[in-house]
Amino acid sequence: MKIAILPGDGIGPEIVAEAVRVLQALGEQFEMETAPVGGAGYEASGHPLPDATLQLAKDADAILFGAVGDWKYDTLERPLRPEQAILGLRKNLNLFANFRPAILYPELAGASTLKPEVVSGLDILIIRELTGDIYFGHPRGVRLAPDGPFKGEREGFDTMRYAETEIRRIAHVAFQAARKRSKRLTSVDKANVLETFQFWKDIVTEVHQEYPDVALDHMYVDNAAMQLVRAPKKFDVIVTGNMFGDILSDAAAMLTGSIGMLPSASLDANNKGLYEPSHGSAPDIAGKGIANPLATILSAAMMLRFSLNKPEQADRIDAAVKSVLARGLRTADIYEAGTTLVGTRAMGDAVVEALN
Ligand SMILES: NC(=O)C1=CN([C@@H]2O[C@H](COP(=O)(O)OP(=O)(O)OC[C@H]3O[C@@H](n4cnc5c(N)ncnc54)[C@H](O)[C@@H]3O)[C@@H](O)[C@H]2O)C=CC1
Ligand SMILES: CC(C)CC(=O)C(=O)O
Ligand SMILES: [Mg+2]
Repeated sequence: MKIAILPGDGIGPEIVAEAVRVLQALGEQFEMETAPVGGAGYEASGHPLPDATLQLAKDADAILFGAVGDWKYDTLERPLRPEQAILGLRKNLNLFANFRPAILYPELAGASTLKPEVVSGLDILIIRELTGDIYFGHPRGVRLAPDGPFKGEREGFDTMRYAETEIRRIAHVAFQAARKRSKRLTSVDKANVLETFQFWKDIVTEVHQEYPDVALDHMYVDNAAMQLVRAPKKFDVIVTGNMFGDILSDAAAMLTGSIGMLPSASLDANNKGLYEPSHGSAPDIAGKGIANPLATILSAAMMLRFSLNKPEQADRIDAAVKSVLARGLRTADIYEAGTTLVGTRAMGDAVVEALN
């Protein structure tokens, strides 16, 4: 089985190194090949998603991805910016279904900024559509406004759009995921304002007819953001568009104690996938050896479960992470008085040692 390892920028190489060590410690024969991506791809070959990196990703059975981006690239023209690499991988590989499970480990109840009783026992799943919406819509750009009160003035514009097929397929993924859990699905939209999301709501409602055993409700995204911090345990599975899912999943990350705890799986229709933490390249802490590698390690566990058909190995990693947290080891982002502060490498070491 071949795994493409794409560490990327910032903390990416630090956290991916730990996930790779955990994978290597499982005793399986994984073939791993590393390639530059993001700013590292740009430095290596003048493009954030070099052809060879894309080919490696296509050929591999699964992809382990760190993060891309650094402020120093923010003035490059958009096609050359590091973020285009992850957007390009998602689009090229048709990774339309993004699973972001937000689970609060009991030991981290005090690490969340929310009261323990609000978050204890939290186990929700955000399913984010990943290859459509305003992140990919055309036309886009900066132009002279063709009409309206600011006619002739420069304006920035993007296009929000969703094709019926895109909504149907993510809705099926979400109903099927909900069916395996508590059979409750919340579709998050902005149908009160946006045509795209009225259409989204209508199609999700139609698809629901095929899943009468799943209870569906609809919620506007502004309310959903509020409910996520007010009473997050009322949710079970949330399905939403690309941009709303991006924003809501960062908010949900804080329910788990830190964004450094939120893994993700991005899947195509055949469960080929890219696995990455939900956070970015964290340039503010890059190179300091203090980043939390657990979201990436847990993403590797998702890879074993979803793409590599090794659920027992995924369970070993999940159990090792739990035991390390139970031992009181904490990176800075989840540190509390009375626990033991460790760096990225020591956290990786501890997970490797805890594998059994
Ligand atoms: N999939 C990807 O590659 C993504 C890339 N980005 C890019 O990352 C760069 C930084 O973006 P930001 O908005 O700052 O978001 P970010 O997620 O990188 O960081 C936000 C905050 O969370 C902290 N943080 C993130 N991951 C952490 C970890 N594992 N352990 C401890 N603390 C952690 C950071 O130190 C920072 O204070 C930008 O260039 C952005 O475009 C952002 C999101 C996803
Ligand atoms: C480049 C961004 C769209 C990445 C991001 O924020 C995410 O996937 O969460
Ligand atoms: Mg994001």
